[in-house]
Amino acid sequence: MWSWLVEHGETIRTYFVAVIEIAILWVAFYQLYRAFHATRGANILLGLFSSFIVLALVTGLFKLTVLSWLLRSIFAPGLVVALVVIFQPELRMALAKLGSRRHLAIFGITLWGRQDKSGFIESLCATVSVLASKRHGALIALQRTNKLHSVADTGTKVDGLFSKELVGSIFFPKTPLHDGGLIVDQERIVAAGCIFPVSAKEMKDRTIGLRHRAGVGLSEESDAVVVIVSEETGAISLATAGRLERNVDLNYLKTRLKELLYAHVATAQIQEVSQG
Ligand SMILES: Nc1ncnc2c1ncn2[C@@H]1O[C@H](COP(=O)(O)OP(=O)(O)OP(=O)(O)O)[C@@H](O)[C@H]1O
Repeated sequence: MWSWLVEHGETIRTYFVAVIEIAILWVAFYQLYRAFHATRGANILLGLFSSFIVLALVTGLFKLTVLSWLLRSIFAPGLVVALVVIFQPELRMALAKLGSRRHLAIFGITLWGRQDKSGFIESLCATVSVLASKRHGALIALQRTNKLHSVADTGTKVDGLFSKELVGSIFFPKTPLHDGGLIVDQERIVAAGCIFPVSAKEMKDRTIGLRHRAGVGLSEESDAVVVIVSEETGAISLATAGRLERNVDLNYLKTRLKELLYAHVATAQIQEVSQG
C-alpha cells in the first residue's frame, strides 16, 4: 500500500489539484451566472464564452499554433475588456454597494442618526400622500452614504428644510421645478429639477415610464432611497438597490423608510449580515 502511494503520489497530487481547481472554477462560474443571468448582457456573455471554449478546443485538438496564439494573446484579453464594457452598469452598481455604509452597519455605524427625532418620515409620508391624492407626479431621492453631488448639479440648488408645503409647490404641475427629481439629505432639500440616471434594465412591466426608470436608475448607481409618485395613477413606489416596489401603502412606506434611513435598522442589518 505504502509503496503504491509513493509510486503514484505525484499522479494523485496532480488529480487532487485538478479537482480543487475545477471546484473553484465551478463555484466562480456559478456565482457569475447568478449575478449576471438576468442582465442585458447575459446572452452576449454566453455567446463570447461558448465561442472561446469552442475555439480553444479546436485549436488544442488540431494543434493550430497560430490560431492558438491569437486566441491567447488577442481574444482572451479582448474578452476581459469586452466584459468590463458590457457589464459597466452592473460593475458600477456593485462598486457603489461596496462603497455604501450599509455594509458597515455591522460596526454600528448609522445612516441618518439614531432615530427620526423631527418626524421627517411622518412629514415625507404626509407630503407623498397629498401628492398622490392630487396626482402630482413626484420623484424624491433620499441620499444615504453615497453623495449625490453630480446629480444635484444637474438641477437647481434649494438648500431648504423639508416641508409638505415646499415639496408640494415644487411638484405642482407646470411650475419650473416640477420636472425632474428632488434630492433630500438629512431632512434638507438639496436640489430640485434634477436629472437622474435612467435605468436601462429590462422590466417586465412595459408601462413603467421614465420617472420610475429614473428612480430605479439612481438607486442602481447609489445607495439612495427613491420615492416615486405616479402622475398617471397616483400610485406610490419605492426604489432601492435597483429594485422597484410598486403601489406601496403609506404604512408600509413608513416602516421601510424607518428601516432604511434610521439607526435602529442597523440592528436589523446586523442580523441580515450575520445570517448571511
Ligand atoms: N432622467 C430623469 N430624471 C428625473 N426626472 C425624470 C427623468 N426622466 C423623466 N423624468 C420625469 O418624469 C416625467 C415623465 O414621466 P413618464 O410619464 O415618462 O414616467 P412614468 O414613470 O410613466 O410616470 P407617471 O406614472 O408619473 O406618468 C418627466 O416629465 C420628468 O418630470
